[in-house]
Amino acid sequence: MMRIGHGYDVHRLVSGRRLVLGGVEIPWHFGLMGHSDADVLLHAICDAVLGAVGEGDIGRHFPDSDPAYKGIDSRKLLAETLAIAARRGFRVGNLDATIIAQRPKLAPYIGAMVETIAALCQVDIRQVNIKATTTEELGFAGRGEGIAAHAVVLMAEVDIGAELDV
Ligand SMILES: Nc1ccn([C@@H]2O[C@H](COP(=O)(O)O)[C@@H](O)[C@H]2O)c(=O)n1
Ligand SMILES: C[C@@]1(CO)OP(=O)(O)OP(=O)(O)OC[C@H]1O
Repeated sequence: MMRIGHGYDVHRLVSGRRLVLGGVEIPWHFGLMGHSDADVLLHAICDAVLGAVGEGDIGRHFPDSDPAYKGIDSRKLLAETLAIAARRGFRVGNLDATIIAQRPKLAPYIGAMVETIAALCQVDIRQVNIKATTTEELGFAGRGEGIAAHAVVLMAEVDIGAELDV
């Protein structure tokens, strides 16, 4: 069986914070505000995975009231999210995501994001697609007030027989 999930997240851009997207640190004079490292792309992917397997959302599993998650590397949140999906018998089939950011230019970092996410998901890089778009200076993203991300993931049910090659 295959199950689809969608995730969306937004974080505010501020000075004095790192900009981390898809597990990749990007040199920029603003960063994203959040309880964690505020990796808006990985958060959208977590929500897509959780949605696909009927496990609610990121805030339910990793509440921002819990000091355990203060400053946490969101790669750890995605790894734990994928473990939740695996316990339900699902793994990533493919995923597609869009980062909505007026600036900085993200194209030079997309390859590293794909590699990071594919490694976490234990899939080939061809199963992960990451895109970036501006909003032509319209809205909060266009004004540089924040960055948003959408993710869609198809989760595939693990065939235990096939995994064990029986
Ligand atoms: N922060 C961004 C936004 C966009 N890109 C790349 O530029 C292309 C054109 O963007 P439009 O918003 O004008 O459609 C887009 O397809 C991305 O390849 C980027 O690198 N960083
Ligand atoms: C990721 C968590 C972790 O506490 O905190 P934030 O970095 O604030 O990110 P958000 O996208 O608001 O999701 C809530 C939390 O799960």
